[in-house]
Amino acid sequence: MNLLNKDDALSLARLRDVLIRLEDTIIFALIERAQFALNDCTYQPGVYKYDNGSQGSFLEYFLHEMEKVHARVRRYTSPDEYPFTSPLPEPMLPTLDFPPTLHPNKINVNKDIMERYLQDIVPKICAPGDDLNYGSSATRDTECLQALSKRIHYGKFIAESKFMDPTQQKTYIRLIQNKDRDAIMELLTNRTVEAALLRRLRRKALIYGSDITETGEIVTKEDQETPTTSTAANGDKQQHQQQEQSSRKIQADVVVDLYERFVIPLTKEVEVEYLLQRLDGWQIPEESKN
Ligand SMILES: C=C(O[C@@H]1C=C(C(=O)O)C=C[C@H]1O)C(=O)O
Repeated sequence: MNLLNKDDALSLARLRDVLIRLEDTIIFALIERAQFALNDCTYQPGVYKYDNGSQGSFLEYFLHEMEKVHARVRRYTSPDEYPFTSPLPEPMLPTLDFPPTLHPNKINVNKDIMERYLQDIVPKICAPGDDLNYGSSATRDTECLQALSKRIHYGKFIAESKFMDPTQQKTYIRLIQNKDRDAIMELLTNRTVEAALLRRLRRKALIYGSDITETGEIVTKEDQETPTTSTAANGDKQQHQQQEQSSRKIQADVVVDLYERFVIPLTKEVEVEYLLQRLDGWQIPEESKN
């Protein structure tokens, strides 16, 4: 979504379309990272001495050096971009005049994103071990982290859109004034959207995670190597299914689980945090007063 485009910037349908497109970005970023081994040493602090004096891990060093350059070209002045590291230099380009879509806030959950990514995601998508591809792992890690961060922080735009819905605003204002987190969470939750997302995500992960022949069939490496006998014993069939699963570039279950247990809950946490500070410094219009 072009955040400089003032028209219809907060339509919930348009925002949801952005989240759907980010599903593709995230799945392909995970597939790219899954090409390389876990390379756990890139996540351990103090393994290398860095020219910037950093005491962190190889990934933290790489991420900080990259974010410094991106900050210089004003990446983090955009309301949908959030850095993982600090301090960062001021932009060398003049800042763009983004429409004031969001209420001023300092919400940044990238620390949680990094923690969950390293603990729950990388070990599930990468083969264990060390293949020395540390630079490749780190570049793919940054792409995964940036895509996850953009998706999860989009919760601010979603929350603003829901807050600006005239049929909901009075209720949100009352719940925010009561600091009723649970009720705010319940009001912003849309289980139908979540269920549809997880179904779509599984299909995407199954398709994106497979190979496509020149005639367009969706196959996995095992299909091309496994005998086509239709009377394969049950044991062979189960083994084939296990091999088929293992030959995919990424396991659909892992992607769905990642969204169900991490991406969606953290997006909603961002929505709740954003709404809880939404009234700060804001004059409640007469028509919205309870
Ligand atoms: C993003 C939204 O808010 C909530 C979070 C969702 C998600 O993270 O995918 C989906 C539906 C809602 O429960 C939305 O309403 O679209």
